Amino acid sequence: MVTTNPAVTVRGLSKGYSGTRAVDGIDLDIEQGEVFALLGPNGAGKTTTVEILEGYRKRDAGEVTVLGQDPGRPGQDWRSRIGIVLQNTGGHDDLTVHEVVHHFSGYYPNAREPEDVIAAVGLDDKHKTRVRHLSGGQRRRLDVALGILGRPELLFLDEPTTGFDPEARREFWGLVSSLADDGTTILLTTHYLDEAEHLAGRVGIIAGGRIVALDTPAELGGRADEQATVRWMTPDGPREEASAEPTQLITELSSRFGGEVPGLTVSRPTLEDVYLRLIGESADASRPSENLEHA
Ligand SMILES: Nc1ncnc2c1ncn2[C@@H]1O[C@H](COP(=O)(O)OP(=O)(O)OP(=O)(O)O)[C@@H](O)[C@H]1O
Repeated sequence: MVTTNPAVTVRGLSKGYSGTRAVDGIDLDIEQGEVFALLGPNGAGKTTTVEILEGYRKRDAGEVTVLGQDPGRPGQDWRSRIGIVLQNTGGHDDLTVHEVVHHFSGYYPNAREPEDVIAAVGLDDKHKTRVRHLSGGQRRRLDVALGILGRPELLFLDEPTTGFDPEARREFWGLVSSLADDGTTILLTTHYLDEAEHLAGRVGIIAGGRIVALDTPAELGGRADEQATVRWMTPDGPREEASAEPTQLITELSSRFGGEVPGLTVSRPTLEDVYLRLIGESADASRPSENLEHA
């Protein structure tokens, strides 16, 4: 059997800022070639965690390896093996898209063809446009272009599609999927649950600096076992019923209606429903109980 080392291993990672425990004992493995999404509310500790993995922040405690090395003390070629798309990047305002991408390609030993990268992020018709004249979404695409230019083995995408229109998001998802198909490991943070569901093989939910759930999008928080809600119309108005066996219920309804069931829909909890429940439970658990408060 061929075994490969995980692209990322994290054990007992902690980081505090004066008075704030931003990351509080995180354990995590990300396998090579995996697309992993880190989700969580504002201030949960995602960026702190990711920036420690990227080697941009020091940790207080814990063990971390990224592509086999400690990002706090990386070897010479380590940085060229990772690609980073940060939340907010700026600069290069007076350069054209063509100039920026060609310039940065010179930094990498085995860079992708700049023209291919510009095309891949959908900026083909913006070659001669100065960065200052790009829209917000187009700037984000340029950030992504710079992130993948060096053929990274591991790509960090921090809220990559903020500001994208729906069509651009779909195109971007296609680009991420093709990078993943080529074997690139991807760590994604996002507030878009549909994005995580579409792209990620596994998602980790972080709240209050801890991982509160970690699974495939389909299985997260017991989602696969939750009941379906069947809704239909009757002459007296809409009806709904939760069922673990919706097919059975629909068959019964169909024979009751003698064929087509009016207004029939079947839905299961969305990833967003499950996410909100898990975040709510985590907030409840960290609140001091009434009894303790009055003890
Ligand atoms: N440089 C800093 N100095 C002090 N506190 C910080 C610093 N960076 C982050 N924090 C605090 O650490 C906690 C975690 O922040 P972090 O940026 O990691 O969250 P996040 O999950 O990335 O949030 P968002 O979704 O808003 O980007 C927050 O309470 C934040 O205020």
